[in-house]
Amino acid sequence: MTATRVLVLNSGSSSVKYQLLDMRDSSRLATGLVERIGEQTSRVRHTSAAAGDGRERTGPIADHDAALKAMAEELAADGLGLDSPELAAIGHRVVHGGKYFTEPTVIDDTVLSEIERLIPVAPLHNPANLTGIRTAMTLRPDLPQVAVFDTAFHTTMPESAARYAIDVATADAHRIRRYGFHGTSHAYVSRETARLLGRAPEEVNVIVLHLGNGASASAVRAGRCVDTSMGLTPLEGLVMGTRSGDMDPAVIFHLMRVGGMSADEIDTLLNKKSGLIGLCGDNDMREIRRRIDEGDEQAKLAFDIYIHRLKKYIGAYCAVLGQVDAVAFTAGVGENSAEVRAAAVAGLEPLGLAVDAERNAVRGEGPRLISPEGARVAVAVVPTDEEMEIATQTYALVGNND
Ligand SMILES: Nc1ncnc2c1ncn2[C@@H]1O[C@H](COP(=O)(O)OP(=O)(O)O)[C@@H](O)[C@H]1O
Ligand SMILES: CC(=O)OP(=O)(O)O
Ligand SMILES: [Mg+2]
Repeated sequence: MTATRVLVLNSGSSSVKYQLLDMRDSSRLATGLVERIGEQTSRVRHTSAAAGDGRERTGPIADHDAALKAMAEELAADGLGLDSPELAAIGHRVVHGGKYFTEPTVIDDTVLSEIERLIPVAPLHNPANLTGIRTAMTLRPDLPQVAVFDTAFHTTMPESAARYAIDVATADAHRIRRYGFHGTSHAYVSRETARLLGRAPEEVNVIVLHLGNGASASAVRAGRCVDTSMGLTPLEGLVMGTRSGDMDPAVIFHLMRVGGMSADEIDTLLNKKSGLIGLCGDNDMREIRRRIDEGDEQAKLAFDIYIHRLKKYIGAYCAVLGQVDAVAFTAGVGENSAEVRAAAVAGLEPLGLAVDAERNAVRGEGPRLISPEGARVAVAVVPTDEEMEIATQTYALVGNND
């Protein structure tokens, strides 16, 4: 039997998303999410053909190891167990790959120790990614495990965009530079945007706005990333669900010297208690919009700050690219919030950007244009599919491709 299935794991700080795909026809055999890991109210949601409309169960799941075992049980219950000879490989999203992983990589001890070495610059993500890999290795030690790095797509950034303007010797000694993240999504969405326009990726320049809980923008020239908003860590750039994004670095010294806070406390403040949740107490855009509709001033200000930053990046990347063919909105907020899309583009007509209110309001499934007919720059909603992209790259590397 030819093994044609790939299991993809996207392990986040408190959740694990998984998908089992059959690469013969790119069909999804099962998808699932284990969330609120470490709490009493953890939840497993699992969907497959055998599971009909899907199953859900709640109850404590102590850690990522237990989460992956819960996933394995769900798959086995549908006859899709990890012991299947049809499984060709397991693909892992790894958030920080530093400068050197430019391609998907089969994981061995050297790769594991490199991912571990990068924990200080991706403290929310790399530890969870590592646990996912290690548990998967014990579940199927015979299978190739492939790491697909968030940073890989951004390694084409020119030095002028990747370097910070700090002392070169210090930067080099500590490998301080801008790496960028969500690269799998930026790569996939920029390609899909070109397809939507009926053109080859090499023929178009695209600004991709990945607006999820973590959020980042990128400028993609002819299929290659030339700038992105996240930096050494996923903290730089846009206002996010719980992260501050850009600010004067001197805020940190001030909080240390005058506020008496430690480096760890400030790290937690900026990564987990800032962004939308710090500004208004909510990080879910649906809740923020609901509050705005009820006249909540704090939620409105949080939304305005979020949009102001987003608009600045759109303008900046128009300048970086010169010629812009499309702006693509993606991820949870980008795909679902017509209000965010309309507000981010409002007033940018001099740059050739506009949103057609009717098109923007349509809730569709696939990629779609929301700019007016004949617009100079296409504005689009292009759903991301990081799991499919990871599976494709994993299978291309280790699958039976004859
Ligand atoms: N219908 C919706 N309208 C507005 N925002 C939404 C909607 N659905 C989801 N979101 C936003 O998407 C976010 C999650 O996006 P997602 O890309 O899944 O993030 P992540 O992968 O970082 O967990 C939620 O926090 C919420 O703010
Ligand atoms: C890199 C990053 O921010 O990832 P996520 O959006 O999954 O938190
Ligand atoms: Mg995401």
